[in-house]
Amino acid sequence: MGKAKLGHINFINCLPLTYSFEKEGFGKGLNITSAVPTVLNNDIVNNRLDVSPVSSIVYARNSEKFLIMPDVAISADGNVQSIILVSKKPIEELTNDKIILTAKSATSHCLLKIVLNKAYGARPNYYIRIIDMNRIIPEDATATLLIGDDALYANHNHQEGFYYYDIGMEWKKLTGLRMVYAVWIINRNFAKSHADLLQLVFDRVTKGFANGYQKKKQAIEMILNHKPFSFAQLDEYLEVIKWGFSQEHQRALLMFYEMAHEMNLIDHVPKIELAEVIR
Ligand SMILES: C=C(O[C@@H]1C=C(C(=O)O)C=C[C@H]1O)C(=O)O
Repeated sequence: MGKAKLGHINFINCLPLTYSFEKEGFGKGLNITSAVPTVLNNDIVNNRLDVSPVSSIVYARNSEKFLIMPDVAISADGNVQSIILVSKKPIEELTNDKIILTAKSATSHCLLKIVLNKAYGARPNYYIRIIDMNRIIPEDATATLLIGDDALYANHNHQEGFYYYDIGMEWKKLTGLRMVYAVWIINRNFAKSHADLLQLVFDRVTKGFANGYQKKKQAIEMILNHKPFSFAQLDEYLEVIKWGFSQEHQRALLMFYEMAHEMNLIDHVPKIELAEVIR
């Protein structure tokens, strides 16, 4: 039997699954590629992966080609700590400013555009760049959007003179909803032809998150010496990030898609089509 080609986000937001893969054998029999979200987005759209977590907006842009894996997503209800706008000006004062977007993200680019437009009436000029963490906001820009571990670090290490905004909380203020940042998608052809491999991936990912969360302390200790965070910071972050995908999460995701569509960021609002697996 071949192996499923599975993507894995190498951010702390997936630490419980990383721990299960690396320390507890949950990756056995799988061909795993660990990378930042935009690399995985690109890999699965170009058929280099069978199943992968992707920026949630990527499903909307390619829904004819993919199904969503049930029961798993990356979300937070309000503050997320790792989707952060760092700005030289208060958010209310942003107008046609130049804003830099991290090249690691796709969903939060859209999320920021929605929030700045709908809540603040701002229409900035956006530029995607690789961010130098020693100089988060370039000279010629007003603000920078960070995600993942970079954002978490910036959130815990404020620099004087800059303003910090948690865009998960800005979304919550705008809509009253949680925000689904990533979903696991499956190539439809793969789902059709390899139901057994898909079932294995589903079991490993869902049980891997549950196992790693149960062993949160060991999971944090595995990375503590290699990351610029305290145990307490990581412990708190792993309570903020959620990995479920209930009906309520799906409704929140659809609201995000509707707003993204209104702003011409996607060309249609997709149905949320879940893959069939034994749960
Ligand atoms: C909350 C996060 O979730 C994510 C945000 C993504 C995006 O903005 O495209 C993609 C995958 C997730 O890693 C984060 O990375 O901080």
